[in-house]
Amino acid sequence: MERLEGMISDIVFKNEENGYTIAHLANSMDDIVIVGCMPTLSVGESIEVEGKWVNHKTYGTQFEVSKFMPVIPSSLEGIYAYLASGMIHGIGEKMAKRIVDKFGVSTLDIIQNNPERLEEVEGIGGKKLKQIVKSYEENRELRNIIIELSPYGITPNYCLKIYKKYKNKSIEVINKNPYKLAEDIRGIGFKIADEIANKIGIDKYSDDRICQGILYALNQSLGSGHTYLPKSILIQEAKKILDVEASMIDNCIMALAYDQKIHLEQLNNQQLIYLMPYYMSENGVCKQIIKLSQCEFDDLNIDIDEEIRSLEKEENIKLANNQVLAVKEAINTGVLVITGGPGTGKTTTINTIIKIFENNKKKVVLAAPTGRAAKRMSETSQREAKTIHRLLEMGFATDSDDLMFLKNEEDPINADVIILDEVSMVDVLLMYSMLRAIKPGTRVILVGDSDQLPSVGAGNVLKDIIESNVINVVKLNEIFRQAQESMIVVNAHKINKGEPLFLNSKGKDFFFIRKNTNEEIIDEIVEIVSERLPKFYKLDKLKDIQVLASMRKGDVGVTNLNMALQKSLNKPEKFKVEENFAKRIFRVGDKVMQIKNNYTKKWESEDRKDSGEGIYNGDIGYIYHIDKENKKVHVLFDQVKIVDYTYDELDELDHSFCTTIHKSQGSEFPVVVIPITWAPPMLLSRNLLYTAVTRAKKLVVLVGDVKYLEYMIKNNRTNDRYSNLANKLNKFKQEGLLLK
Ligand SMILES: Nc1ncnc2c1ncn2[C@@H]1O[C@H](COP(=O)(O)OP(=O)(O)OP(=O)(O)O)[C@@H](O)[C@H]1O
Repeated sequence: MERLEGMISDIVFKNEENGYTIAHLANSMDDIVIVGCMPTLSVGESIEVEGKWVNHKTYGTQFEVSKFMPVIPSSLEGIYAYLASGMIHGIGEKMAKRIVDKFGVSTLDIIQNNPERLEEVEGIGGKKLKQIVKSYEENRELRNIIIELSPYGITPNYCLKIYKKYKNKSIEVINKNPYKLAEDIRGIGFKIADEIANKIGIDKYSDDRICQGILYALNQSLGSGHTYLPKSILIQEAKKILDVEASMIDNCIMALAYDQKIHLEQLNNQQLIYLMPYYMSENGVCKQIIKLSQCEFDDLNIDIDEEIRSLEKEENIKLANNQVLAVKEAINTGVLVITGGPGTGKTTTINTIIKIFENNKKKVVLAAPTGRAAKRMSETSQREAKTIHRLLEMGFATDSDDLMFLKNEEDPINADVIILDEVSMVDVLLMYSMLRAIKPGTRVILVGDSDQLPSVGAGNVLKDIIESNVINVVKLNEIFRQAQESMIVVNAHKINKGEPLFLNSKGKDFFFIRKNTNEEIIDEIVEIVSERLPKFYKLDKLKDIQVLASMRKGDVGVTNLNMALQKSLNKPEKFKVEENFAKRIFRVGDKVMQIKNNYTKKWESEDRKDSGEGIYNGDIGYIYHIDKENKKVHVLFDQVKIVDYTYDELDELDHSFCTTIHKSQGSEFPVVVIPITWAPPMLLSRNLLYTAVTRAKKLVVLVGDVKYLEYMIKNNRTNDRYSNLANKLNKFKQEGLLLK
C-alpha cells in the first residue's frame, strides 16, 4: 500500500451513482492520474490517498485508490479552492474570496468553531450563515462516513442513506451494531452488515449475529411469498447463511420469540415460525373476515329479482345465472368473493351491484391495490375508485417517521358496501390493514382472478380465502359472446385449462412469431415495436406497446431488452440530455417505471397549480428533463404529474420499455409483446403466461420458440407458498372463536 498527497487539479470523469472517479492529483513533483471511489472529490481539494500503482492497457500508469482522506487545506490557495468548489451550499467563488480575504488561514477554524463570526463578511446574514454551517457540517460528516465505509464496498449512495438515517451518530451506530443497517437501510442486507461486522471484529458465534441471520432468513423467505417457515427449513436456511451449529440457531430462535420479534405456532407436529407482523396479520385477517361475514347488517328490503330485471332492461342485457347469484349474494351476505377469468362478466356484475345499492341509498366505496388498477376501476364503473392506501389514509405516526394507516378499527371507513378489485394482488399485511378498517355491518365484496400471479408481498390471500370454503364465493365461468370474439380472452382460458392455443388466426388479435435464437428474438422484438406494429396498427411506440419478460437477467431479460429497445426507441441525440449511472444511461424521453411505493414523493403539475403526494410501484412515466447542475431527473407521470428525483433516489426508477410480468400485474396495455424462450422452470409457468396475456386489451404478440410456449401451458407447478390462512380460517370458524 502506498500513500500520496496532493491537490486535485482536474476531474476527468465521475459516475454520480457509484462515485467512481478519475482525477488528476498534482503534487510538487508530478501530475498523477488517480482512479477509484471518491465521490466527494472536487477540484482544488487537498487529499491524501492510499492504494497501488496499476498499468492500464490504454491509459498507462495510474494510481488505484482504495482509501482517500481529505487533508484540511492549510494554504490560502487551498482554503480558497476548497470553499470555491461548490461543495458548500451558499458559498460560490466570490463569497469564498471575501471569506478568505477576511479570515486568511484561520478560515476553516472559524467556520468550524466560531461560525457566527462569518456574519462579519459582507453578504452573510443569519439565514445564509445557518445554511453555510449546516452544509459544512453535513459535508464533513458525510465524508467521514464515506471514508469509513467505502472499504466495505458500501457505495456513496448508501452512505448518504445511512447519514440521512443516523446523522452524526452514523459511525457510532455501525461500530456498536452493524446489523442495524440491515434492519434500517433499504438495500443493505445481512450480508453487507455481516461483512462490516466481520471487519470490526464481531464474534461469528455472537447471539446478535445469529439472531440477525435468522431474521434475515425469514425476511428473505417473504420474497418468495411465504408468511412463515417451518422450523426445520428455517434452521436449514439460517445454517447456510451463518455457518454455525443448528443448536445455536435453535437457542436464538427461542430468544427472538421471547423478545416477540418472531412467533412460534404449532401445526400438527410441525412448528411454524413467523415474523411478528405476519403472524398478527394472518390471525387478524381470519378474525376480521369471519366477524364481518357473521355480523348483522341493514336489510335492503327489496325484491331483488325485480331490481335485477329493471337494471337488465335499462342496460339491455340478460345476466347469466352465476351473475344473478353473485348479485344476490352481494346483497344477502356480509363478505363475498366474486372470481373469474377475463371476459366472464366481473365488471358487469360489479356495476349491477353498485347500482342496486346506490338506488337504495347505500354508500358504496370502491378500491384497488394499485394506482393503475384503481384508475381502471374508475373508468369501468364511472365512479371514484381509490387505491387501498389512499382509502386507508396513509399518514405518519406522531412520534416517528413511520408510515401508518389513519383508518383502523377506531376510525373505520365510512361505507355501507366496500368493493375491492384485483384482490389477487393484495398481500396478507395489506389485507389485514384493510379489513381492520371496516366496521361491522359494512358489506365487503372481494373481486379478483385467482389464476393470476399471487401478490408480490407474502401470502396467498385470495386463493386461501376461496379454498377455505368459509366465505361465500361465486365463480363466474361463462365467457360472453363479445369476449369470445377475442382470441386474447379465448386463449387466456385455454392457457388456464392447459390446452393448445389458437395462434395467428387471420384478422385476430393473438400472434406468434417463430424465432429460434435469443439474438433473433431480441432483434425481432425491437423491430416490431419500433416499426411494424406502430405502422400497421397506428400505435404510439412508447405508450401503446408494452414488452413484458419473465426474467430480469439473462439474454432476453428485462435489463437487456431495455438496453436494446432504448437504442431504437429513444436514440441519443445532441439535444437530449443524458446521464450515466453505473450500467444505466438515463436519457430525456426514456420510458421509466417507479419500482417501489413512495407514499410521500411530491408531484406538481407543470403550471404548479396542482400538486400532491405519492408515486407507486408500477407507475410508468417519461423522463422530461435532466438537470445536471442540481443533479435531478424530472419525470412526467400520467401526463400531468412532474416528479423530481435527486440522483441518489434513482434506485427507485428503472427503464420500462420492457418490464417484468410480475410488475405488470393490475395494469392493462393496448398491445403486449412477450418473448418466449428458455428460463428456469419456475418462470416458465402457466400462471405467468396467463398474467402476461391478460394484460393486453387489443393485441398479443409472442416472439420465440413454440416449444417453450407449450412447456409454459403445461407447467402448472405453482410456486407453493407457506401460508396458513386457509387452514386457520377453518379452525377459527369451527372453534367459533370470533363469536365471543
Ligand atoms: N350477461 C351478459 N350477457 C352478454 N354479454 C355480457 C354479459 N355480461 C358481460 N357481458 C359482456 O362480456 C364482455 C366481458 O364482460 P366484463 O367486462 O364484465 O368481464 P370481466 O370479467 O370484467 O372482463 P375483464 O376481466 O376482461 O375486464 C363485455 O363485453 C360485456 O359487455
